[in-house]
Amino acid sequence: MWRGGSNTRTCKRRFFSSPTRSRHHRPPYICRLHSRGSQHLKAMAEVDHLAAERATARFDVEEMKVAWAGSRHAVHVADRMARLVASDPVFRKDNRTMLSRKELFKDTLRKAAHAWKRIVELRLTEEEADLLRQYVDQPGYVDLHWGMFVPAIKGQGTEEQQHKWLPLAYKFQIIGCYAQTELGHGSNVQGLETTATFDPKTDEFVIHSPTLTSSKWWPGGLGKASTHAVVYARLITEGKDYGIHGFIVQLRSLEDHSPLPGVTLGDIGGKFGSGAYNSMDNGVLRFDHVRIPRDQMLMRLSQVTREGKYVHSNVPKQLLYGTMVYVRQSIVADASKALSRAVCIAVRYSAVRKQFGSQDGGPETQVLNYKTQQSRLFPLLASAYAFRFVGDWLNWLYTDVTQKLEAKDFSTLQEAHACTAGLKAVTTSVTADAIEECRKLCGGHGYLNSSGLPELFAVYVPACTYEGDNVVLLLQVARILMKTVSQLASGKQPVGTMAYMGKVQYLMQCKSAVSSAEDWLNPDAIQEAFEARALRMAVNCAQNISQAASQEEAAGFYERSPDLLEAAVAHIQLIIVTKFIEKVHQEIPGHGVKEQLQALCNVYALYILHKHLGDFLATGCITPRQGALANEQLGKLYAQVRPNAVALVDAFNYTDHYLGSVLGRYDGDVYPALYEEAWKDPLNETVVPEGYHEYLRPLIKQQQLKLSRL
Ligand SMILES: CCCCC/C=C\C/C=C\C/C=C\C/C=C\C/C=C\CC/C=C/C(=O)SCCNC(=O)CCNC(=O)[C@H](O)C(C)(C)COP(=O)(O)OP(=O)(O)OC[C@H]1O[C@@H](n2cnc3c(N)ncnc32)[C@H](O)[C@@H]1OP(=O)(O)O
Ligand SMILES: Cc1cc2nc3c(=O)[nH]c(=O)nc-3n(C[C@H](O)[C@H](O)[C@H](O)COP(=O)(O)OP(=O)(O)OC[C@H]3O[C@@H](n4cnc5c(N)ncnc54)[C@H](O)[C@@H]3O)c2cc1C
Repeated sequence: MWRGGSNTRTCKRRFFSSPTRSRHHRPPYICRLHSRGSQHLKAMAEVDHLAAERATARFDVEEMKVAWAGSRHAVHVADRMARLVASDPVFRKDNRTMLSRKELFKDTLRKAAHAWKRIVELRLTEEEADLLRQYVDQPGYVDLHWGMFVPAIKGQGTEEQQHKWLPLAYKFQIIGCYAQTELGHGSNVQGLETTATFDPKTDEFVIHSPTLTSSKWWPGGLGKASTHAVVYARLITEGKDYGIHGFIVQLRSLEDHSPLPGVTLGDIGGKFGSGAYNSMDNGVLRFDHVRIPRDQMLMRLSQVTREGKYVHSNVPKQLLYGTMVYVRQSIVADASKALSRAVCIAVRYSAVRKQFGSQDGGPETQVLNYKTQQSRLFPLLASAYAFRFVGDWLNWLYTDVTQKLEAKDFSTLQEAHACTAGLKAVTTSVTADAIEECRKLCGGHGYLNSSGLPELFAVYVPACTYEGDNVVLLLQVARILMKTVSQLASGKQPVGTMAYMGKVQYLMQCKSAVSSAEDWLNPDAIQEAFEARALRMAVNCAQNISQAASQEEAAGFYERSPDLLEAAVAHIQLIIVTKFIEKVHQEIPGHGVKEQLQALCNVYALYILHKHLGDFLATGCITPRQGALANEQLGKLYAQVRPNAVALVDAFNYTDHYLGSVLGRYDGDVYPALYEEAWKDPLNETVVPEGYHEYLRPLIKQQQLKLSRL
């Protein structure tokens, strides 16, 4: 981790960021003594405190890096970009939680500008530039510019519109954001109130915010940075409301950045946690009859003619939601990154941290050796790998659907919606909870900002809400499940990830054949149990909805929505398990790599089975004894993972800079780092705190005076 800067109180040394480099030729650990510290750190030889852990690994870590990253090329590029960022003082982030909101925002602007400068100077490819931005690791307007504004124009703009706007966006001549959510409506997109009324006299749309609740509210990058937005508004022409459509609207002057006439703009205020998502200028926006040319309506899906006629192309109207589908699939990949970071910190620290168990003055026990620590941590490690692989698969599915859409084949649109919505919901919910669990797994030190976990949590939790509230998205999955179940009777064969439902006759009555703990290592046994559980839960919901005889279907759905959520989760967990099993069935090079992934796959599946045992038992697809055998096998698997745990997180190949955690350091030398980090806090800038003379001294003196009078 580069600890540069002008802080003379900090140690005169460089922490090398790269795990691979750090193993060799690191300079001696010499720390200048803190002048005000009560205890002096001794110069000490640098050691890898985790070397013994790394020596017990039973697989080739370099090859596991390839399995994690997807290819040797991906490892290489990621490594180069991570080092580039870690070695650049502008990208320093260890002081981030101590900056005021204004300083943090300016720091974000500086980092974004510097990143762009480096991307241009080094002529980085798109792949390299994306990775560089990832390693800069600070949410900012560029995320929305590249992540939503550009994709919205690509997906919903005509070729002519793309030709006009994309080159401007690619060169940052304009900065864009995605302005959909309003103060009054986010989840219910059809409920948005902003209007875009066509005026045939001037060939313009008039964009207007008719109510307070129609104010755009939340769009990232809108508050302070963006010059343009893709604004979602109700299209009104010839007196008729045609519902929500996208429009490119200029918001700020390209000369002095001031809001254009009729546009009111600002930031919506501080958000959860210090640092974290406060680097982002989520904004508020109101329009007072702002006029834009007709050709700034995104017209790929539908058009308004010069005369004001509304023309809808012969495509599903849900294509309007395409940008959200795109971002949802990328959020699944992000979940594995955030989760693996938290797990990497918790595993390394758990291997360093010792508590209890010392006998005859011998060493205490590494907390990683406690079975409880393993049973909390290893399922999260397995989940990180599971999410990585399902994320890769989802990316493939998204690409495949996009190609089909280009060819006007809309048959897989529903599958893409169900998978992106459901996987986004499940992976972000699990990851948010897991980061908090990792904090607890690190004990008291996990609560320090320097552990990196509080900030990671604060920056990550909104992922459960943005790009679709997780409950709202799971209800979308449930709706598709109910539709699929209702079509089974007519003999329509479900396809894609719903194909298992076609085995309804078998899955509704099958009984698991597992009779020993080892039997649970058979992927077919796992697959069958997960399929039977998911299908039976869906069918139960469908029956309960239809049995609510007097009710309409929608009312039945509403009544049963808590159960429907659980059925949707079961279906999505089945997809994750299936994709992990498929991954492990592939050829995977490298000594012991496949075996480790097999073990992690089993940990993931059996952990879910154990955690949701009630579902499996209630639907009758396994017996209580089989449930107990699964738990027995899980314990054995944890023992198998234990000697490989540190190497399994090393395979994520994260630099110390990217991890941003004194507890997760590659060398495991956490105590001097914790100690050193404490002295950097602004409170330690003076020995006697500000406020002493105003508040502490008078208080103490007053009490002394009272005592002396006694
Ligand atoms: C400091 C340390 C740093 C650490 C960093 C650590 C890790 C990094 C990890 C994290 C990243 C952190 C920072 C990253 C920075 C940026 C993050 C990126 C993005 C954040 C920005 C967020 C943007 C937004 O939130 S944009 C707004 C998103 N809004 C929504 O998602 C709204 C949700 N609502 C809807 O989608 C819809 O309203 C609805 C719920 C789907 C309902 O739609 P409606 O039209 O009303 O339809 P229905 O009647 O329900 O359905 C009709 C019909 O349509 C089908 N349908 C619905 N949607 C779709 C679709 N998308 N595709 C296809 N079909 C669809 C539906 O099934 C139904 O079909 P049927 O008629 O056949 O039944
Ligand atoms: C950090 C952050 C960044 C964002 N960035 C952007 C951006 O760049 N651009 C943009 O346009 N938007 C952005 N958003 C907005 C975001 O997309 C919405 O907040 C999100 O879609 C949720 O909508 P909502 O706020 O209306 O929640 P609500 O729908 O009001 O949710 C409130 C509660 O109601 C429940 N609920 C709602 N509907 C139902 C239902 N039908 N059934 C059962 N329960 C229901 C939800 O589960 C939730 O518990 C961002 C939000 C955040 C937090």
